Order: sequence, then structure tokens, then C-alpha cells
Amino acid sequence: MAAIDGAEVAKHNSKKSCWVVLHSKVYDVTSFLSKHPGGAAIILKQAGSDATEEFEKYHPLDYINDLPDGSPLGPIDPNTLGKLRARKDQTSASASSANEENEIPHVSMCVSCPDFEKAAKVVLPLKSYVYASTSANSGLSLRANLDDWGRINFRPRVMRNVGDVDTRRSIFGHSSPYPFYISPMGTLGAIHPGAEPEVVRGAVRKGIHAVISTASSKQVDQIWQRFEDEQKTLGNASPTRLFYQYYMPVDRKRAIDLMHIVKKCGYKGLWITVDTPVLGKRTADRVLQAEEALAVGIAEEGTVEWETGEENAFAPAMGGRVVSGQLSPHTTWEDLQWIRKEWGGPIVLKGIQCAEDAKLAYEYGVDGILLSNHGGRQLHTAPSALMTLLEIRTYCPEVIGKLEIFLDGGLRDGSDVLKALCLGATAVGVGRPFMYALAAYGSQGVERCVDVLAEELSTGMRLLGVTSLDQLIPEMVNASRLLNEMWRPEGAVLKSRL
Ligand code: HEM
Ligand SMILES: Cc1cc2nc3c(=O)[nH]c(=O)nc-3n(C[C@H](O)[C@H](O)[C@H](O)COP(=O)(O)O)c2cc1C
Repeated sequence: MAAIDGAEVAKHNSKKSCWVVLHSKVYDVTSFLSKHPGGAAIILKQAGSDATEEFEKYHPLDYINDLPDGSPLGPIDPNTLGKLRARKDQTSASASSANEENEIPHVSMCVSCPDFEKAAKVVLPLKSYVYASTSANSGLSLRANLDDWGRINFRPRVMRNVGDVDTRRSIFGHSSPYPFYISPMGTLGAIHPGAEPEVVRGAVRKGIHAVISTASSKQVDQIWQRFEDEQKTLGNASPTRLFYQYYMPVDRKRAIDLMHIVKKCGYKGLWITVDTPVLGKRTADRVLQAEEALAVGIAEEGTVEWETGEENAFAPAMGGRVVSGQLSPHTTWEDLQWIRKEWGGPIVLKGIQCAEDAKLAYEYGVDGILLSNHGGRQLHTAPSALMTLLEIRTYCPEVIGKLEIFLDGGLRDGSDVLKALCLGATAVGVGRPFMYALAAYGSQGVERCVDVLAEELSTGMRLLGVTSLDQLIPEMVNASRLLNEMWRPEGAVLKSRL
């Protein structure tokens, strides 16, 4: 194929004819515009230019293969790159380029989790900040997540020898120095150029476990490779293990193939996200996307082709569109049977939000449940993980001790982790604080965030009067306020039917 001149590419910069360069090849994406799950506006902004940098922030390389037949036009003539259309993107400021008025604080100034958010706000483009911070509808689920940790109080014991504390906890037999891990978050390329591998680097250096998202910017095997490389530099001494968050692809073959790749890499558990049959309404993203569309001269598309089908083959969108998602809305409990057969390792259901489903999870033989409302990004006014844990303690206590129980959502202080453990949890997941730390400081920020949480945790243990996590018992917390508001079944008996 003859090389294409940059000046020719630059001419195709509209909805009528839209060409972009991706990794030195020219693609005609005109017919793809209306099918792009991220919306047409985002690609139109790149029309006639080299879209590689923008593409890589959001997508693994192999997404290019999903462009329609006929899209690839040929290689770009490397001597004519200067003739491509200049892009008017917001580019991410980096820690070193943040200007003086908006100077990013030194990492040591981050002494508690909210400090990372302030620093991230300085460096992140608005779009990325909105993506990280957004929540569903009017934001009440996120608010409750944040607030409920403060609505449980400790009942400390004093005059105990708390000179040395042991903060270790195992997840499925894999020891971690702390009872918290990094929650799966998609599209980290929009947050930091190092994306998921940069998070892995920080995790490995601190020895904590991390769950990797299906919607990652980098491919699952690339992330694994980085994990192995990082382990090697530390003489394979880090206890960190990676687990995989699974949005089940609609297509069964694709679903099984993905699971096999994950297994072959060596991920230690499959965390199936079950709270996302459709994407929640991400209000702030919606507003931003409408603005972006108007800026390139198109009113936000309303219903595009891929929305009208009841399923689509892509991952849940980064932004706020109504994407039914890679997780089929038709998934049921019965699917666990074939998943278990294909996977063969520990399975956690991520997104359990009531006692009935906790009981079913146990009956269906999963190994763990993650009480979560997706960081307040899915159902409007969904219960916080703590509220769900209290329901489980009250109505199906038999699952405690049989299943590994994880919580996430709104955790912003290491000592709050102790409350969940007092009430029977195995460990707690932390999301946004790590994302903000990554944005501002890369893997160094991730490490700092671990240190901040770890210090709060060990101080909390000493002040509570315990030296190991096994000593945490329900009597060490006062959960009366939440218990007062907890849901109660009519007749006080739980009916756990499908
Ligand atoms: C041609 C260059 C491309 C650019 C610059 C681009 C950029 C983007 C951006 C910025 C988003 C986030 C949208 C938002 O939050 O508003 C997005 C979403 C998305 N894009 Fe693309 N994209 C491109 C091509 C593709 C291709 C070839 C595919 C695969 C067929 C694809 C699949 C998706 C999917 C599934 C989403 C929603 C989920 C996610 O954020 O991962 N894109 N894209
Ligand atoms: C920006 C962002 C992206 C996320 N992406 C995913 C994802 O790809 N898969 C998933 O199961 N959960 C995802 N989550 C939810 C997290 O795994 C976790 O449940 C939540 O962030 C915990 O709440 P916190 O952020 O308040 O700690 C995401 C959360 C955020 C904030």
C-alpha cells in the first residue's frame, strides 16, 4: 500500500469524511463514528490528525481490530506528519508541568486521603477528573458511602500492651501486610500515562494486593507482564497478588477466551461484577459529553446505533452514556455453573447489596462476596457496604466465616477498615484515593497512599486496644445508628428467593 500524505489526511476532518492516524496507519472511521461507544464527538475532535495518544489513554491496542472492514487505508508517510491537522486537546498537565498558581503539593504533604484528591484536581484534565469523581444521579449513594463509615463508632479498650501490632491479613490464602487492597478501576490511561501498570508498580512495592479491571486501558497480559517484571526487580519477594475483575462479555466464546487468558497469566481470583447489568446514570459525565458534542458542532447524539440493540460487545463506558455494557443484562445465578467450570479458581461476586443475595451467593458456592455499590456510581440511593454487612450479620450470619467478605465504597481513613473487620469482613477495597494518588504522583503516590492508610490503621489498632486483627470483635464498635435504619423484613424472617 502506498504511503498516504499527511496533507491528504488533514482534509478528512468532518463528520462526512473522518480519517485518523493510529500507530502510523491511516484509518477511515467515518462509518464508525455513530457506532463508537464513547460517542462521535470524541473521535471528531481528532479528525484529520494523529489520534494515537488520545486512543491509548482509553483503549488497549487490540481495539483497533474492531474497526469495520475497509477502515485501514494504509501507512502514513512519516515525512508528512507535520501536515496533519493540529489537535486542540486539553492535555494533561504532569506533576512537573503544573503551573505555579496551581502548583501540585509535594507528595509528603498528602497526609490523609482527601489530600490526594486536591492534588489530582491540579493535574487532571477536567474530563478525567469528572470520570474519577462522578457518581450516579444526584450523588446520594456516594454520599452515604462516605458518611456511613463515620456513623459507626469504636468502643476502645485501654491499658492493654499495644507496643507491637500485626496488621497482616490473607485473601484466599495470599498474605498481605494490610487488610485493604486496590479496587479495580477502568481506563486508568485517562488518569496517568503509565495507566494500570503504574498502579501495579506501587502495589508490588508495598506488597498489597490489587484487582485489575476488565475495562483497563492496557491489555490484561501487558499488565501481568509488568507485575512479573516489578516482582523480579524485588527478587520476587513482594507478597502482592493480582486478582481480576470480570465484566462478562455478552458473547460466550469471548467470555471463555478472556477467562482463559486471565487464568494463564496467573491472576489469583475472578471478581465478577454483578451490579452493572446496565451502566448507572453518571450525571457529571453526561453534562460534559453534551458540551463536548456541541463544541464540535453536533448535538449529543441521543440514541446511537449501539444503544438500540439490547446488548453490545464492549466494556462499560468510561463516561456517562447509557451503555448496556459488556456485562450482559441477561446474566443469572445459573451462569455461575459454567463460569466455575471454566475458571476453576476462587470466585467473588462484586456488588452484593442485600442479605438475600449474600445467602444465594453462599448457596451457589462462590468463595467470596464483595459488598459494594460500585463507589456510588450505579443505583441511585443504593445501600452502603456497611449497611449491607449489618443486614448479613442480622439475617444470614451463617455466611460469615464461610465466605470471604469484602467491602468497598467511601473508605478514606485506614482506621475505618477496623470497623468492617470487627463486623466480620475479611478486607476492604479502596478505589478513588488510589486513582487520585496515581494522577498526581504516579506509582509514588500509590505507595504514599498505602503508607497513609497503613499508619492510620496501626494507630487505630493501638488506640482501640488490639495487637492483631484476629482480636477485632463486634463489641468493639457501636453500630446502633446504622442498625436503627437497617431494613427489616416483614415478619422478621428473611425469604431468600430468586
Ligand atoms: C479512533 C480513535 C478513538 C479515539 C480517539 C477514542 C477515544 C475514546 C474516548 C475519549 C472514550 C471515552 C468517552 C467518554 O467518556 O466520553 C472512548 C470510549 C470508548 N471507546 Fe473509543 N476511541 C477511539 C476508537 C475506538 C475503537 C476503535 C473502539 C473499538 C471498537 C473504541 C471503543 C470504545 C469503547 C468501548 C468506549 C467506552 C468504554 C471505555 O471507555 O472503555 N474506541 N473512546
Ligand atoms: C473511576 C472509577 C472506575 C471504576 N471502574 C470499575 C471497573 O472497571 N470495574 C468495577 O467492577 N468497578 C469499577 N469501579 C468501582 C470500584 O471497583 C469500587 O467499587 C469503588 O471505586 C469503591 O469506592 P471508592 O472509590 O469510594 O473507594 C470504578 C470506580 C471508579 C471511581
